[in-house]
Amino acid sequence: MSVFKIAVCQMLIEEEKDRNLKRAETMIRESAAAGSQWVVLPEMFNCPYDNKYFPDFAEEFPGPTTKMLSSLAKELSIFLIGGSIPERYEDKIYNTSFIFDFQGNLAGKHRKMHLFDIDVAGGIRFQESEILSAGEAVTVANAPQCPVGVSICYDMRFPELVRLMTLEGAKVIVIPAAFNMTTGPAHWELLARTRALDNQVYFIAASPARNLNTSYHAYGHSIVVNPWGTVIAQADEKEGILYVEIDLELVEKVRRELPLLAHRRKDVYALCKK
Ligand SMILES: NC(=O)CCC(=O)C(=O)O
Repeated sequence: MSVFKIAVCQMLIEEEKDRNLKRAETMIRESAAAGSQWVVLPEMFNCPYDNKYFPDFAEEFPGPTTKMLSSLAKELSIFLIGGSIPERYEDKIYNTSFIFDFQGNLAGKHRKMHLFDIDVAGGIRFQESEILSAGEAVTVANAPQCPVGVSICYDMRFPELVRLMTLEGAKVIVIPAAFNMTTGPAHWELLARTRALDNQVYFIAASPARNLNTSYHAYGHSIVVNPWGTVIAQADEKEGILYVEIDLELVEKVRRELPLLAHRRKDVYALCKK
């Protein structure tokens, strides 16, 4: 099926995990009831985006959060890109996206590869690496409609990663994210449009709603860009669900008419995984 409906849940994230899980469940159910075949949640949807919370909120897989996602995916028969959560694995914590298929099986898992360590004068300082470890793998999951590349927030700044997902077959890239009030207004839409345009993919980035009661103020503005680079949906900063139709024929049409991927000079340069 080349046309299908997706829902991007821009949910408000609070300091209580139970409330976050309840809210995610409500939004997932609402998305499915509206006919969405894919549902996307934001980065760290069960936990405020703040290093001090990650160790306490972290869960092993399977754990309460991923069990909830898996059973909702199965019950509602949806492909669920479950934002991300702090994942405890051995003695480390990762920022991990768990992806579930229509039967509730794990269809993929992405551990954020590029840790968000920045220090902008007069703006934001954040050092994920003080608590989190980096993932090592490029992630492309097989949804029934097409391969989907998944990476997390700061990962979207790295064109090589998105290109690798594209070369592995992704027609849609999904990014659970949480930009902030320094970099969001400056770079969010520009990056989403650029990654969509240079890879000729649908590019979907899901943010939390802005919560002024938490330490980190998310930019919001969850966004969907088509393979021509046009923004086809964008939220404001408030909680809500974006509904969008994805047309895979458009990916083929843009790639046929403007064959960027075919025009790469593979005889002169190469991009490879180590
Ligand atoms: N959670 C993140 O990785 C934030 C990334 C971000 O805000 C950026 O500017 O990049």
